[in-house]
Amino acid sequence: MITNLLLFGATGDLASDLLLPALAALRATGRIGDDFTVIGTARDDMDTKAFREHAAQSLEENASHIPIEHREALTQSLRYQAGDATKAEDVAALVREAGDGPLVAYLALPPALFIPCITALAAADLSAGSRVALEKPFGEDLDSAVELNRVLAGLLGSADDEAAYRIDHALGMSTVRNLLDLRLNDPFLAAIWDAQHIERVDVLWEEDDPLEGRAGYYDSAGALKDVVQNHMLRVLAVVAMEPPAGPGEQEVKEAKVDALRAARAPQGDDAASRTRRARWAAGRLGDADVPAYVDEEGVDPSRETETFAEVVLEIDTPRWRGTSFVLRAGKALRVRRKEVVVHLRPLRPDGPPGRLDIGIDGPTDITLTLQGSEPIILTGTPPASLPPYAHVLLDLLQGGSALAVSSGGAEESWRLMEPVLAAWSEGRVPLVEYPAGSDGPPRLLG
Ligand SMILES: O=C1O[C@H](COP(=O)(O)O)[C@@H](O)[C@H](O)[C@H]1O
Repeated sequence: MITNLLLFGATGDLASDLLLPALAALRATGRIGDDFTVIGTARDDMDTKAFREHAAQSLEENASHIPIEHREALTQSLRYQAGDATKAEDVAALVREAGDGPLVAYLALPPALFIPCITALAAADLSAGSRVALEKPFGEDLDSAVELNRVLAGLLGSADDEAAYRIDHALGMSTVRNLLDLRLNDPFLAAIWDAQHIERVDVLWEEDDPLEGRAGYYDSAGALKDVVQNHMLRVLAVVAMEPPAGPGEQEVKEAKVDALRAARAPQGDDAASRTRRARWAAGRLGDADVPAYVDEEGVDPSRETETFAEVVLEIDTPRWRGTSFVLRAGKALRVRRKEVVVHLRPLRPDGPPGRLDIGIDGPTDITLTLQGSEPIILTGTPPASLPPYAHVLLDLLQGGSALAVSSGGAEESWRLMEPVLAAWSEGRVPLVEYPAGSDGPPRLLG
């Protein structure tokens, strides 16, 4: 277990909203103890005392459910040293400050700083066993993802993916972890998991929140790059992978990358009927009026950024030829739901279809609708668990990679989405509108 965390971007939103609460949850459940230390760093000129106060405030806002004594225990383990993440001398001083032994350098930084920071870390003589963690986006396109992977593998001087840990919190979500176990172990699922039994799989990432002041980032990303190209493809890979060649993490990772490699996105003119892009217009969410996306502060309407994306994929393997996989994501929608919906083929052409709803991150885990004379609905609820980020951080600190995105996964995700992005930028798919608070544009299938 690595007990030293060097947190770059320690005063930013990612650290405040997600990482510190996840660490507090690990502390509260005894997964990390008194020997765990964090050195926070950023350009902000502050000292350890001020950083601890800032962290305590963030935890109060974002993790008030965690008992105060555990939050305080975490804040006492924090230190702060100002520095420039891209300057070799600053980074070397931070690594010295962290002391001997392996550390995790967590890059909660804008992606443009990844390569300079990794380069500075490589020159800082990290102890063997150290790891570098980074968040999506892993590159801006396939070429830059390949370059980032090359830099990570080369400069850390380690075998691929041992030292680099690409974070995707979707992989820490309870049902995504559970789904992986179901895929590996459950005979019922194994028996029906193919195109003969499954007509269509929907992966839904529907959010009811509008932008929440994130135009600076979101307006240059859009729904496809924000969640489809990463979180949703992670989920798709778990759903669609072949049984891995063995039980190890490496075999599972290879099975997931192979599933993405076999996936085909619509290209050229096909994109018009097999993809959809849309943005929300003024509407109502609950009791509140919501202005149109283009009227959100910081949005440039001429960019035509989509707040909704839908893509139909095929997977070119004997198992899946004939099944459609639909990825559908949007913001400012009527309800929030993240789900995998498996549509089973009916037994007769006029028979009722069965259905398996797998909630990715909701209160209800899995709902199976069986078609008797009356449909029978079987529902399971998940046990209380750590937040997704805490699972991912634990895997990272323990030296695992089961919840990490592999280098191949990062590249395949861009390969798959580039034709869609190209078709959209060539104007082959019109940008349509949907009212905020609605269910979004009509579905492409079903
Ligand atoms: O990475 C992101 O994910 C969130 C949705 O995930 P959640 O676990 O916070 O519900 C999304 O709102 C955001 O735009 C995206 O950048």
